[in-house]
Amino acid sequence: MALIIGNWKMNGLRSGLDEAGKVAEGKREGDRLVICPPSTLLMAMAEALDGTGVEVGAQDCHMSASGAHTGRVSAEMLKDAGATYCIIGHSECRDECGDTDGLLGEKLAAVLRAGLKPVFCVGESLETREAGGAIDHVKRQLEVVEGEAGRAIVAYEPIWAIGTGKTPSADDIAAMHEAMHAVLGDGTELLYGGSVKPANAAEILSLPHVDGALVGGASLKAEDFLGIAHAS
Ligand SMILES: O=C(CO)COP(=O)(O)O
Repeated sequence: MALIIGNWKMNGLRSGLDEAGKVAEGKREGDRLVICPPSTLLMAMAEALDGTGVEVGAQDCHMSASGAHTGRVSAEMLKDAGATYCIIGHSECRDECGDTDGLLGEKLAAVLRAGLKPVFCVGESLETREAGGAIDHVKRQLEVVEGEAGRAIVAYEPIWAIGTGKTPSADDIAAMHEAMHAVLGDGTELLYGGSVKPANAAEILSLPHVDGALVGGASLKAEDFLGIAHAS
């Protein structure tokens, strides 16, 4: 069964917990669903979803377990709050938080140390795609995660497809996932992310080596999120 992870990004107040409850109500036997809310909602959501089979994840973490890092949250704290997954290397974090490959290696180690499942994001810009360098770019980003391939989930999210309504062609997604699978092997689940919605989910999720989806905007409404899950 496909793994469908919702990344709420910086969206969601306490009232959003109702939406998570609707996801739990609509979950079918065997569905593998994870919601990554903002960290303010993590503990309440983990408690609300306890026993439903819908899991909760975080969107980023600090590499240290604790210490003088004002405003930051450690992987251990996220685990303690009820998270079982943690996204790292999202293009918005690479861009806004200055995540370098070196830093991401430390974050990956932190996530594993805390006993969370890392969802490691990679993806090229439009410029790189148009210059024909997408696969080489992603392969270089994968160097950070290669050593832990069996313990990580990897999400291919082309930057130009995030929140734009645009997606690569099915052939381009399949070619990228084939290349990632060749690097990482059978033990790593590979997700596609970038403008996934109920209408395109069946096609994307049927592609070889696409084991699930990382969903942004369409994860905010339970109906859409479940529509994606049930398209697989
Ligand atoms: O960035 C994403 C998920 O991490 C994708 O976002 P959208 O589904 O809104 O394009």
